[in-house]
Amino acid sequence: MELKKAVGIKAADYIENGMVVGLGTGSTAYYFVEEVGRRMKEEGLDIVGVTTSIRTKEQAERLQIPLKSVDEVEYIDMTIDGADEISDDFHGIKGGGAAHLYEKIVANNSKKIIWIVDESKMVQKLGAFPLPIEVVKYGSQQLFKRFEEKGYQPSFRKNEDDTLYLTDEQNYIIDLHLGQIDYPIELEKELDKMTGVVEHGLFLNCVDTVLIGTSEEVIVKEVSR
Ligand SMILES: O=C(CO)[C@H](O)[C@H](O)COP(=O)(O)O
Repeated sequence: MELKKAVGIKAADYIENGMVVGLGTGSTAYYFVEEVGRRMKEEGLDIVGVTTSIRTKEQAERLQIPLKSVDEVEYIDMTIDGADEISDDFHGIKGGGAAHLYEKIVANNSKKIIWIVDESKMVQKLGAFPLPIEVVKYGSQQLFKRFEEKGYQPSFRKNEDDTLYLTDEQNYIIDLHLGQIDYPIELEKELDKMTGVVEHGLFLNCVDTVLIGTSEEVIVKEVSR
């Protein structure tokens, strides 16, 4: 079975009746959401979902998973989501699917966060994967120049027809080609301070459990903080 599928299905074992569950975005989370839908239909699993993108909302609606918005729940019991890179010390880059703003909002309102990845996502240090930055349109060219000056090798994310990619919130994405991020906490602070940056894809010190799909098995890593 494909690694992403195996890990997505395994992640559904963590879901219990009555939970409010954050439903992630991406090709790995897709399999998890499909499995949740199947268990609800065939095995009587009973949960409420909070989605992290329009894409996942449409998938969950198709599967008839009851949904609430993040503003309608007291808290989210558990969020299960993919990641683009996870470092040795369990920091992550997310946003390859441009959904990191909603993903971070949902994650920040979750009691427990599980990331589901195939083994190719595990790296020593973050940064080979371009770091996605969601930016408001107004002033985005200026921000782009600031990133260039800092040597961050920015590129606007584009659609296949060369138009600028728009997020679910109708913002642009600038990807930073950093190569290696030696000081993620310092970079997070710097990006948090930049006006016009809506959200960046650094997810630091937030994951509780990582499920890693390998060709032999799904490895479970519990993260202690
Ligand atoms: O952050 C994300 C979307 O914004 C995804 O979780 C991340 O891109 C991983 O995706 P995939 O499972 O398709 O590799």
